[in-house]
Amino acid sequence: MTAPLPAPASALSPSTGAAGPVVEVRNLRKTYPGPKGSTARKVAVEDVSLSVAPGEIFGILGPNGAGKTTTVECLAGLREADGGSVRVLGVDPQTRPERVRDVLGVQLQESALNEKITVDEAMSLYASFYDAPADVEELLVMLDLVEHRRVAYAKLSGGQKQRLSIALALVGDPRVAILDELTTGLDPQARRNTWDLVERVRDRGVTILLVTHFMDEAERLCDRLVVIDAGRVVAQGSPAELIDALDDTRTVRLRVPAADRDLTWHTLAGLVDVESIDEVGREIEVSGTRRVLPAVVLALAEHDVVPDDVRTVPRSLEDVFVAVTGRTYDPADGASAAVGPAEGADR
Ligand SMILES: Nc1ncnc2c1ncn2[C@@H]1O[C@H](COP(=O)(O)OP(=O)(O)OP(=O)(O)O)[C@@H](O)[C@H]1O
Repeated sequence: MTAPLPAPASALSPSTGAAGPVVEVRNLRKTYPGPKGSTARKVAVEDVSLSVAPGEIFGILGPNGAGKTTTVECLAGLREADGGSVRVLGVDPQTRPERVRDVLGVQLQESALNEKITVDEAMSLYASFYDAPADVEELLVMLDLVEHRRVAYAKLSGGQKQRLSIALALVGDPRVAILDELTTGLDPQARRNTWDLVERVRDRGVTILLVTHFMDEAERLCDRLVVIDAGRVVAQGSPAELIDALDDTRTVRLRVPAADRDLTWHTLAGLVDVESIDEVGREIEVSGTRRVLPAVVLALAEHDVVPDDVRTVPRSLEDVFVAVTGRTYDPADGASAAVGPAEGADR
């Protein structure tokens, strides 16, 4: 997949800049009817605000059921909000959905494609919805779909289906693209290829809203993001800003010869810089102050313990989620497990 993406005629270039945000959501609220027989409505989005600048890859991150898809469906004019405001390039998708459709490409989670439709047919059909579609041939080349152009949708692999869904989102030559749960179900190599593709789309000037429940994906791709939990924004910023704002706890993992394990455990448990010690498989995980790494290494050296391996555990967006919600991050479950009190340093 090395061919360039056809330059969108209307692309916003990050370098030229545009007045104001490309996407702006303020205090969005959206409810659905509750279960049958109940008058209470299900609150899918309680209060979401976000602002996306031209040329960004902007992430909407959170566990399943957090309200991510509902948020982008309101943005695309597919759902009517109960409250708040939404603008795409200054246009309200609730009142002018047709104008938003001209500038917004949407790849949503579930494809509505007929199983028998071929890649070529799907591309021609979607291109026919637009007055000035992108160059279909170039899109097929870029998305590595030329060889599969006569293959029916049902016969495509998971990765090929995802690439087709991206191609369909881009066929209207959009200025903004919404990509929802793009890499779910893909193998690691296909995920990495898809990430490269997303960056290449952005490099051509398309602003991207990336909806994902994968922390690593958001960390790798997003310039900025919001973390949504139970219909509310619980954190926002660049991945680096969010991670840097975490407290000063540091974690190291080490492996020592079996004969030194007990001595290691007791030595480390007595250090002032150590707050907790755990066994993680064959490794010992030690958390503590910013000085925990040198403190551990020095203490072991004093006792002539030579570790087989010592490494710091990098902090991640997962730690951000735990810090802001008090729960562990389980992407499959919005009601993730509560985090217990900090472990003591004793076994
Ligand atoms: N059409 C609907 N009718 C009733 N409830 C809905 C509907 N669509 C979504 N919901 C509920 O609203 C909440 C938010 O759903 P939404 O799909 O927006 O979350 P999400 O973060 O995108 O999760 P997922 O990744 O699982 O799609 C969930 O509890 C979901 O069950």
